[in-house]
Amino acid sequence: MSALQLVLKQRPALLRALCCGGTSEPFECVLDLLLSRGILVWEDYQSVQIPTRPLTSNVRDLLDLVYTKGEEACSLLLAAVGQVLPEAQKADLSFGKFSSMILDSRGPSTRSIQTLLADRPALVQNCREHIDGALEVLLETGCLSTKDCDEIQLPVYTPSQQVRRLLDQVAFKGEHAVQTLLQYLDQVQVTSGASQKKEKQLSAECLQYQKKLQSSILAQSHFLSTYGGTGRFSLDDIYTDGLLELAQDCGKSPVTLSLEDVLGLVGTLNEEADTVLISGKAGSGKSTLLQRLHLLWARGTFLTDILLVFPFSCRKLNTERRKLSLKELLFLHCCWPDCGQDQIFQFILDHPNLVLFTFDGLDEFKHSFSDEERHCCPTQPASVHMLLFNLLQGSLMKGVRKVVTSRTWAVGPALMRYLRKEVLLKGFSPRGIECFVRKHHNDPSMADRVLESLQSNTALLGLCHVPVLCWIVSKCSKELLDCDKGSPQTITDVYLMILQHFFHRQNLQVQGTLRAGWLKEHFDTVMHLGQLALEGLETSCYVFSGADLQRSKVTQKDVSMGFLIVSEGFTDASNCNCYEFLHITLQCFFAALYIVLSDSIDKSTILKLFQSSCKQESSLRKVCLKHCLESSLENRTLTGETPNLQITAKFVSGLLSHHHRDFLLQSCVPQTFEWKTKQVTKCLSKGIQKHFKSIPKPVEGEKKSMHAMPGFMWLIKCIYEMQESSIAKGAVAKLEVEHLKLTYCNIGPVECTALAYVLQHLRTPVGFQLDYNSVGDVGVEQLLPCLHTCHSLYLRNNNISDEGVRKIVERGIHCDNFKKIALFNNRLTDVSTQYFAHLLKTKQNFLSLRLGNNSITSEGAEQLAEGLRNSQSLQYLGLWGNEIEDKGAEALANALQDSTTLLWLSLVDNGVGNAGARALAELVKKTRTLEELWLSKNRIGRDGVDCLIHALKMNSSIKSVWLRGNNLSPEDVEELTKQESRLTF
Ligand SMILES: Nc1ncnc2c1ncn2[C@@H]1O[C@H](COP(=O)(O)OP(=O)(O)OP(=O)(O)O)[C@@H](O)[C@H]1O
Repeated sequence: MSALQLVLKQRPALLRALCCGGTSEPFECVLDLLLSRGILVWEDYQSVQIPTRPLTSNVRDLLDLVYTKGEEACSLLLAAVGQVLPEAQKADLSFGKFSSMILDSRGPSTRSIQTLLADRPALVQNCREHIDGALEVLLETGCLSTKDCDEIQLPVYTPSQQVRRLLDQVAFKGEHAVQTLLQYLDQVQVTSGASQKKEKQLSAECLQYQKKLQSSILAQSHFLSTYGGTGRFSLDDIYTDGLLELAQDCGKSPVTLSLEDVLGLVGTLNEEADTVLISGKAGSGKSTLLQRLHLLWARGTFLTDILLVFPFSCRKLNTERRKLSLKELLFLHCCWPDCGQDQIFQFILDHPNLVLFTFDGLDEFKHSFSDEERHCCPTQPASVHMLLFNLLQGSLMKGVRKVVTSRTWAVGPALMRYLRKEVLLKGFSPRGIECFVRKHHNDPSMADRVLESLQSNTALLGLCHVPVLCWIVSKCSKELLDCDKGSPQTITDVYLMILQHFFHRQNLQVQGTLRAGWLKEHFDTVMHLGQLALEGLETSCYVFSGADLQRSKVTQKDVSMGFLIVSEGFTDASNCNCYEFLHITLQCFFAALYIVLSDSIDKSTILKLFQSSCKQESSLRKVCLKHCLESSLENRTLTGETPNLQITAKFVSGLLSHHHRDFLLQSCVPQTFEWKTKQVTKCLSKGIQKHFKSIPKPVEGEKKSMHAMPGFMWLIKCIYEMQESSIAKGAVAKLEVEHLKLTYCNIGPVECTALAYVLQHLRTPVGFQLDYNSVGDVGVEQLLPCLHTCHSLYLRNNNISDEGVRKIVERGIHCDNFKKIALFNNRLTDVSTQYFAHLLKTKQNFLSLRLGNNSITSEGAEQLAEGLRNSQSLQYLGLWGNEIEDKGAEALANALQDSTTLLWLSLVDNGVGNAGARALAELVKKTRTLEELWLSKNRIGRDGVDCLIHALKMNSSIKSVWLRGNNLSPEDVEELTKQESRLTF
């Protein structure tokens, strides 16, 4: 194949390869080589290297330009790309015979400017360490102004980029400037031989450092903290893939990602940015995913194009109070090089595309992100938050790839602007749950029993989509199997189970059994850990020193219970171990226990906790206000991370539920317990009412609709944790809306359970819009208790399969109010249509069925037709984007001929041809109700349309027939439009 053909054919792959590193370095190196070979002249270069444009636009222009220059230019482009890109990045490309072309320079030239171009690649490489000197000389000789020099040295540029700017600027100034520069470089003897020797030496040092970094990361990422003490499982043994999706809607069904895609091109929103955010709920597995990424890189099996990975924990960065330079940050916090620190650091600065930084738990970082203070200099010390924020923005070390994890909602719009993309970690899929439980239990029969127990308790199964809860449930399999059927139901139940499990383990060692009054028996431990946990949450502190432990009276015995683990990489002032809770949600649980059980707690604590949790934005005002609780100012709220305060408040609600009352009353004063319960009830009722009051009045002619604000789902979940139906009833008793909109709210099965618990008490039925969430089949089952209060159910993009449909239909046929369903973009097949046919036959008030973008074929359409024949109510039928073809269209058209209710029918994009159109024309002749018929994007030709026109002459109800994108010539369209004005092409 010729070079021209190779470039044309591989245009998308070339574009991807030159842009996917997130840095313009490879592209600029290719430009250097093409300039040096004279393929590009100076004007060409300026037209394709426009720094203010996205990299992709520049690359596209280069490909166009080179293509127009012909075969030789294309062959040199291929050779240059082959020379510049690392192996992994060019794996998809074929270079033909051009891979072996040697790209040397054009040889000596009489004019300095030509030398500058011909030697450009070598100059870029060799001049990096002499920029300061060169600028000084050029300034002294008047070749460059101070402004020119400042622009060249902008810290956002890497040293290589600075040299290129210098070369461009000097070429622009003319022959004299070029001569001055070349003479200076000659003087400092920047010979390519010497420089290459240095590079070799450098790589040896870097490789040695890489080895050290890899072995340190291997050691750190081998075990999960939740399994740390047991030594039973390595990450390899237990790691189970979670569901990863792009956070932003790309108009299609949610894109499921693999670990590789996190740093790949897919889903890129901002090509100039280098930071990828992985967000998810508490315990959804963000840290674990990062740990997996580190482990695989350290083994050399993943991200092989990355030479150095620097893993940071925001929890650890919180403890850094000094001002640090970037170099100190990297080497002190990650791994110290044994030799050649300066050279290694220089290498990092020069090769940002070979480096990855990861930051785990940005939500735990004490400072909220701000881009107001710029810090661009890699050698100048600055506070940790300045370094972190400037790294994330790309003003410091542009081109280094960054992966950040954070809880959902904790990242504000200020940071969003600097994100390359956001990836959502949605926890385990149903298969993931099974896989995890099997990995956790060596004994397959035990795994079977746990899974069986989960199947019989779908609320608990729903909870297990969150990996940390799946871990607890698996760990507490004995307690779970000993429980009565139906229990546990709430997250609080699950956490009480893990408490019981740990104390049980301890008692077994001491006396063999755990008595019913286990909480009373371990009351002191619970209170000590509870105080430590609460004080930590108030100050966003998750790592505790010996002094912190002492202040909360935590004893060695308390530590030995296993809820606290040694924090890796931390020591306190006296060089002793620091501790953290097994998982942060466990810290929240202990804090909640302390709030509920303590007699001495400030009376306003509960109020403050709920007020702070309501304030979503308070996570943006992170200030250390430990004194807040002690303050006498009444209107102060609790500080700390809003997500963690919300989790704590949820646990407080759960602990104060009737369900746990008798058990907890063994360990606290009844009056205070009652008082606290009343207070929480009041907070929740007030909170939800305030929420409803904020619903704007409907625009005239529109339904009264409520779009859930942040905090709504949290309130609903607190009410569910309390398991008090009177609160649920009271909460929605006065709600008068016709439509409840909860799109893009990250709603999974857990949230569905809570929603149904509350919404089943609605007095008037609502339209319930849950589009673009992760409801799934398990979530659908959880929603069933509120189906009777729902007139319309919108579940677009929710990963629902035929099994979910079976459940909805089974319940739906008994719910009088239930009249509409929209299931666009799910995983439905022809199996679903059997269920819908049954629904249509049985439920004679059902109005609307929208099943677009699923996998329904002609067989499914035939089954649906059976139901339609018997329906005396259906008005809207949407099958856009399925595969029903002519046979399916014929079946539907026949079945609908006698319908006296159908108003709207869409068969867009279904492969329908003339035969289908002929059958639909018969429907058009007979129907007296149909108003709109959508047939765009099919294969209907002239014959089919003629039939439709003929039928329309006998029909007065139809207002429009849409036929865009069918098999018609422009002449046909022109003529047919004249014949029938109701046709739209
Ligand atoms: N992919 C996974 N495979 C196996 N176990 C997992 C996985 N993800 C999470 N877990 C289990 O859940 C626990 C909590 O996960 P992790 O700490 O990664 O969650 P997180 O999303 O970082 O939570 P947070 O936001 O609260 O910090 C892990 O310690 C582990 O026991």
